[in-house]
Amino acid sequence: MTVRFSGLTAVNGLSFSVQRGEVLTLMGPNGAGKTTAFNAIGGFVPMAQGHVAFKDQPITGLRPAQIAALGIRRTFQNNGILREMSVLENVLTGLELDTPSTFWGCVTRWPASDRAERAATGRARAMLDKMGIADLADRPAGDLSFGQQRLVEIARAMVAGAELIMLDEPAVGLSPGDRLHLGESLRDLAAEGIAILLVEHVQDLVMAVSDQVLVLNYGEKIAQCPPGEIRNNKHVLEVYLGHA
Ligand SMILES: Nc1ncnc2c1ncn2[C@@H]1O[C@H](COP(=O)(O)OP(=O)(O)OP(=O)(O)O)[C@@H](O)[C@H]1O
Repeated sequence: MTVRFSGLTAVNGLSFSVQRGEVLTLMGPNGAGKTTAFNAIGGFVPMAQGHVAFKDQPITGLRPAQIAALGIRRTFQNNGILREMSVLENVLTGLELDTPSTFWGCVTRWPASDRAERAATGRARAMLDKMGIADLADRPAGDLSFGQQRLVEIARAMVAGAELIMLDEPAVGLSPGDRLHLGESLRDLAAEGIAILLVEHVQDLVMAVSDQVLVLNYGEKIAQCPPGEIRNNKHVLEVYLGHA
């Protein structure tokens, strides 16, 4: 993929793939093009050149909602939590594409507790359980720690049956304990066959969860290797330390 903004080439001829059960982490200095790559995959920005395929089907040019409906979900760099809503309601927003009435039924507390609404609530609670935060379901999301909020965002991304999730800097502001919990949750999802694309700077999380690390600089791939090899990569040392 190549993505241009006016005169700036933000992503330049980038090519990679991520498999089921794999965690691929995109790294690189600020402005290297990591978020833009996510945006291009999700249909949020158009590509100047290139294509994206999901499960061997081309998805280039589809709208974000169409891409999400296929099973590609993401979280955003800035906290995307709806603070006034409960944790459960936050996760239910992830099902809005599937069951529109359920979302509004839950938010407005209309008494229309039909089967679809119960099924959606069951799915959301099961997802929270999987992330280890089922006991927080009825708490206002704004009361949770940053680490717990990240897990809610991932539950929301996952609840509609995502097969590829893209997480943009999920470890920002997390305590070491929360990072550990996040890492374990990501490895659990990968073990179930979810493909995970991560943008992350936090080294301990990157080293703990990644199968492969891809380093971008000025929109171009300069390295891709297992995390244990990244610190010895000449090109990566040049970018981060100014020398090899
Ligand atoms: N919508 C936009 N319009 C114009 N330029 C943009 C737009 N989005 C990103 N850019 C530019 O594209 C380049 C890549 O930005 P991007 O946000 O993808 O980098 P990044 O690697 O995610 O950086 P960070 O680690 O700071 O989030 C930057 O120079 C940025 O200023």
